[in-house]
Amino acid sequence: MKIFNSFTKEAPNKVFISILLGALAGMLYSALIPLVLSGINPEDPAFPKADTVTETLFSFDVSNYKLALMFLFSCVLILLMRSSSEVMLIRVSSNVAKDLRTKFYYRIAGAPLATQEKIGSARFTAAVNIDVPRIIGGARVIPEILINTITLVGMLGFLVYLNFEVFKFVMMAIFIGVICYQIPITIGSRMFQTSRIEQDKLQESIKSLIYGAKELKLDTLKRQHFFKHTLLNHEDNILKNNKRAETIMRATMCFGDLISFFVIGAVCFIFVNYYSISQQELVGVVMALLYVTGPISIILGSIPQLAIASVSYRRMEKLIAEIPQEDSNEQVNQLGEWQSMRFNQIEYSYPMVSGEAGFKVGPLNLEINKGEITFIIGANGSGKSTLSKLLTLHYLPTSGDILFGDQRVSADSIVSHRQTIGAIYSDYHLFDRLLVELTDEVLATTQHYLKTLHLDKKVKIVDGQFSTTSLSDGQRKRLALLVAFLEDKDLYLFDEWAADQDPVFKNVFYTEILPNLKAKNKAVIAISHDDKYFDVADKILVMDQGKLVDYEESSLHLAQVS
Ligand SMILES: Nc1ncnc2c1ncn2[C@@H]1O[C@H](COP(=O)(O)OP(=O)(O)OP(=O)(O)O)[C@@H](O)[C@H]1O
Repeated sequence: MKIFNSFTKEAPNKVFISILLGALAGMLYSALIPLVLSGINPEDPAFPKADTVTETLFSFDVSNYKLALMFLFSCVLILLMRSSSEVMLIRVSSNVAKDLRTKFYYRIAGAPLATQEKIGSARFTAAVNIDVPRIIGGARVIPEILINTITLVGMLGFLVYLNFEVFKFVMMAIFIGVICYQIPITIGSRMFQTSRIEQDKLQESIKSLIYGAKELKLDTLKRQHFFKHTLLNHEDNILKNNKRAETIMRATMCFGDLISFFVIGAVCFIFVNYYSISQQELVGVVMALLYVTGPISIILGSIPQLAIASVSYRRMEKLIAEIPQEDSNEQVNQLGEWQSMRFNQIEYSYPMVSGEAGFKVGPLNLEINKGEITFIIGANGSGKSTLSKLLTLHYLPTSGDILFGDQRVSADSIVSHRQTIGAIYSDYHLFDRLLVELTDEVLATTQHYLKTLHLDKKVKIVDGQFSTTSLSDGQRKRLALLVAFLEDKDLYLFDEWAADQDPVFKNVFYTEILPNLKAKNKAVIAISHDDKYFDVADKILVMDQGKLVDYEESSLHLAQVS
């Protein structure tokens, strides 16, 4: 039922009206049989007394004229109420689906970077594309169940009216039938759960298939191994579990469809031998039972969908619980001017992996000044990128203080401080458009930088979108640089930006672009392995196994000197 809460929260009035209309339709629906029976058996005291007048309507003779009109009127009302009820619910469910996804997008965006990296994109994608539609599908059948339950209750009420002993017998038979139904449904639901976990792994493999296309094409054995042991292995596991679960569910649904017929058989062949029931009553009972076949089948048929939805709901709840939100003030405030950013005894540790302590940086003490170029150098795995994420306020230190001027970075100010930082990480993402208001000034500045970065012949801005991002790696990085320039931040960090630039543009980067930013009083940080340009730096920070060491005494400097 928890999954239905999202519906009632989204549009309580519409959901209420929809259920009310559905319930009224259900009630009217259950009144159709007594109406028909009183038409067929006008003399039977068991049914309401019918007017037996025959009238001519559109040149047709219509017997039980008033009854016929009532019947027609009821059918039209049922049609109107049912369709309005369903249309309303479908509209609400479309809104809920969008809301659920939107909330989830904000949840992902509000999670600390470390959490996003840990969970990985595959699980997020699976949640949005698999779980949300399943939850909505499940929530949508709940009103359907309610509406059909009302029809069922109406018909059972009719049975009470016809013969109380039959009613008791039918209730017992339905109870036993539903218990028998529920057991396989629970087993099937477990299998769907296993299949859903496997789907996360499949998403991860699909990512590898796309991003690793080049590597897989170069080596047939590697591709075969990947398909056999990874991609198709997950597919097979999903297929195996889905097939078993579907078989159980389908067989159970067919059994559900037959429950009413078992009950009819039991009434006609067994019950009649033990209790007295008139022929007319028996016809009425059988008609009523035939009539409830539909609602019973819809109710029972909806249970597997509910089971699948609750698997997704639990999966989504688990994922959401794994996404803590940054404890920060999202409001962007104007901060005081600063000249230098300082790290005071900063420490950061990655979480434990398989019982082993994660990599630790710190304690770090450093100062980054505006109007200066600072290089961060160090061997692979020494912690440069980790430091870059601390400097750009993505990783929150486990201890120590970060200060911009006199202002300490706190939960209250971190979002505001982030606005002063621009960065191009080694795993940067290039959006296909400029995410700013397109004023004439922005367009003119963009054009200027396109020229400066030798991209004006390659890329144009069309409706705020880059005409193409199918560029060489070096050109894409230049385009990312253009975006960073447009943002005009106080502090810039470039993580091995020049690594894939040609010698000419590498030179432009170190001898023109960085000094230009410095001249504009920006704080410039470059993570670099280009020892040829170390002299461009005003300051060099050397990372070694998570700690800062003195450049003059570092192995990198000694190697350069010798
Ligand atoms: N997301 C992560 N989760 C856990 N540990 C990580 C993560 N990223 C990096 N590490 C660990 O932190 C250490 C330092 O990694 P980092 O990327 O900071 O090094 P680096 O100096 O930038 O290396 P490179 O020059 O190769 O880019 C690595 O040994 C790695 O094991």
